[in-house]
Amino acid sequence: MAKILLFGSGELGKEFTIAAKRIGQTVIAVDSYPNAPAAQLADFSEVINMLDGNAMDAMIEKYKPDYIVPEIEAIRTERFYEYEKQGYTVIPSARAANFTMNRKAIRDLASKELGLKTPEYRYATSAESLKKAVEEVGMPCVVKPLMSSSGKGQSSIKTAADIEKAWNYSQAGSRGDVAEVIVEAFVNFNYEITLLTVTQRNGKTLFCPPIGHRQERGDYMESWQPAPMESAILKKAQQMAEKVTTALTGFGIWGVEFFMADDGVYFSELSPRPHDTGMVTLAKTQNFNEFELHLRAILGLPIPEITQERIGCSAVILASENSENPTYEGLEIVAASSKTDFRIFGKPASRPYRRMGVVLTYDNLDGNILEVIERAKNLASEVKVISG
Ligand SMILES: Nc1ncnc2c1ncn2[C@@H]1O[C@H](COP(=O)(O)OP(=O)(O)OP(=O)(O)O)[C@@H](O)[C@H]1O
Ligand SMILES: NCC(=O)N[C@@H]1O[C@H](COP(=O)([O-])[O-])[C@@H](O)[C@H]1O
Ligand SMILES: [Mg+2]
Repeated sequence: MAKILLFGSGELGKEFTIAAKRIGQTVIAVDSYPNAPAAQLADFSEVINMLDGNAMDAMIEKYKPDYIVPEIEAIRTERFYEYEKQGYTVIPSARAANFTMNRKAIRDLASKELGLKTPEYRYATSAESLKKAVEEVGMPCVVKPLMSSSGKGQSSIKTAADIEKAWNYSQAGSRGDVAEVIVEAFVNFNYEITLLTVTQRNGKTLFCPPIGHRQERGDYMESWQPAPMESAILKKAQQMAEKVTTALTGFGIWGVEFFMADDGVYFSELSPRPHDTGMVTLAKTQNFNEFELHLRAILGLPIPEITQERIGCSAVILASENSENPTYEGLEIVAASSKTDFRIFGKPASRPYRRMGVVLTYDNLDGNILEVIERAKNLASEVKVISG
């Protein structure tokens, strides 16, 4: 049985660990704080500073894993190249993990090398250079730290008065140790999707039905599957996803994010791992959820096909305050609803806007997706995270 080492052990790692344990694999869960969601279930768990390459090396030496699986972006991914040289397998690949942790690397690859349509963008390293960058891309625009996720440090600039604020906010929200930001022209899209894409050792790329989602503060609020869309537009997105995942190389599931606008399909970014919006697949919308697909692709187990089994939605349960050992009110209301399920991640502490769980709703394939979304949203708002 394989030894799988997770760098990052949040909600995505937890569901991945469940999938791995179900088929008898060994999991080592590493994160920067004790008792992280996946650490509660893994065979072994470790707490390290995830940006400390030497601490990462120590984990690799101690466990000698068959697969190194990054679960968050903010890791010293440069080290992954060295692990590959030593004969370790990094998922999807050292190159993929390294390029996607940094918005600059992945954006330049997608836009300049692969010629994919992306929002207009510039980089800035100070409040002063941000001003110039904003002039060049125009307003409104979006500012994001090069190393961050789930909207951390992200804000919009609508007038020149917002520039200084956006710079300061980006510096407070950056997850890594890089001060630079990307400034993107705001794309007035009609809708956005995540296209879960699976690359396999046999060379065949598989796609999940598209996932629609709605974001607030750069973080997802609800995601649903399938996202209603024209098949020609979906085909275009699939071609773009295949292009970028092929260029990054490796095996596993990827969450490829697109903006669908009147003037075409924009590639935004991608995760070289299960995607938060893909938690909708926990509503059994597919024959295999995104974590099971990641695992099969990692282990080189065949995936005969990916089929849509029902329609579904996930809606996030967010905390509103700082607390230790949070507890939950309103779960009876969720549990009493038919065609509904939920997950509580078991994070040991809450903070404002921290994602603590999800409500999952579903219906038969001939059901109404708008009704399923509305139900998830309403039920998630019934759940309150309270100080334990
Ligand atoms: N250039 C843009 N134009 C319009 N909306 C944008 C733009 N960039 C980001 N957004 C909005 O903000 C959301 C989050 O942006 P992005 O995916 O780049 O951030 P993130 O921090 O990497 O999030 P995650 O890690 O959760 O995917 C997008 O899904 C989209 O709704
Ligand atoms: N968009 C990326 C994403 O959703 N990542 C997921 O959130 C966790 C961090 O949560 P935290 O910030 O609450 O610790 C990560 O470990 C991963 O599971
Ligand atoms: Mg995103």
